[in-house]
Amino acid sequence: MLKIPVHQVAGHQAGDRKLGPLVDDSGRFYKPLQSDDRGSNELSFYTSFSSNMKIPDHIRRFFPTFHGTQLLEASDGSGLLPHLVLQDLSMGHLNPSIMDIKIGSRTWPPQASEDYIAKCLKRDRESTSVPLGFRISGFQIYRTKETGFWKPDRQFFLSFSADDVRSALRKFVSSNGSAGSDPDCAFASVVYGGSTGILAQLLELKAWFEDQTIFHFYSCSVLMTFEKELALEGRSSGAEIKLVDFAHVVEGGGVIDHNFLGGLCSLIKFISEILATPDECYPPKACLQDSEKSHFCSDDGVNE
Ligand SMILES: Nc1ncnc2c1ncn2[C@@H]1O[C@H](COP(=O)(O)OP(=O)(O)OP(=O)(O)O)[C@@H](O)[C@H]1O
Ligand SMILES: O=P(O)(O)O[C@@H]1[C@H](O)[C@H](O)[C@@H](OP(=O)(O)O)[C@H](OP(=O)(O)O)[C@H]1O
Repeated sequence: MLKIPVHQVAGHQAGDRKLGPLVDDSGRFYKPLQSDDRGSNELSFYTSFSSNMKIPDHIRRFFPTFHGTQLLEASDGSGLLPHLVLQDLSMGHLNPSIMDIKIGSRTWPPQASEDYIAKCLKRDRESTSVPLGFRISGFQIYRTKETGFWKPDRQFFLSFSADDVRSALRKFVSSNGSAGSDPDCAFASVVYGGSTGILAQLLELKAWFEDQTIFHFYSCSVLMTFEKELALEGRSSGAEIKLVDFAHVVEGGGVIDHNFLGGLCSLIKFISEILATPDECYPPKACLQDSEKSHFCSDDGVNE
């Protein structure tokens, strides 16, 4: 039976006669082929990536497995539509904390139309994409069995500042990870740190991006996931990164993807700083003094 994914944190969502992805119980994620050339472009990417023998296995693991396409009843009730059949990345997770981070200061591919460039440029400038080289598109942070997830709606992320991004990356790995109090970064070392943690995985990805000239990944996201309850039990937190959304990937033409690489380096720097100074508060103590400086001073935008 096809269902709306409960752990989707960004992008087009199914429901209310809207077109969005569906999942089943067998661990597959069905993403409808989007209109214009976005759907066919993403399909071309998966087809080309899956058969490209030059992609090392340790890099391939950062991408969802691709199982072809399938005609399915679309979630918006418009009838049969081809869907990409992908590995469901939340399969096997009980209460995953997930963050979607769109990488690159520029989210439009070079051959995009003037209208599309204008739309993206506006969003890139108004968000942290231009100043930081990445933006947070969405997250869900697991709190407790009683209070469930903190999952702000899309609006919440639109006016994020650099300090909001710092704070969110800290909240993500904190035991008090929602609003009000200073994040304690209790899980920073087990989630971000260590030889298999998120920082190590980002560095592995970065090493590949310093060399690969096959693809340029515009508007693609890093999805960070971990299980807080496992971390609390002192077990491995299952921290992992995956790349999603390849609707705007183009051929690299023998040139490195400096747009993605720059964003990745910037994200790496933010996460390294949290590991180096887990006790700091962003913005420094402002969340207790000046509510206008931070979204995190109130529960604004919280979906409960
Ligand atoms: N293979 C997958 N397994 C599980 N969840 C996924 C998978 N791919 C994407 N998601 C979830 O869906 C969200 C949106 O994915 P994606 O960016 O591919 O969709 P989109 O509609 O193209 O987004 P956008 O509006 O940014 O173009 C992600 O943030 C993630 O929560
Ligand atoms: O990141 P945000 O701020 O949520 O903005 C969305 C993001 O730029 C998506 O990449 C884009 O879809 P495409 O990449 O498919 O263009 C979508 O456009 P849309 O809503 O017009 O589809 C935007 O709303």
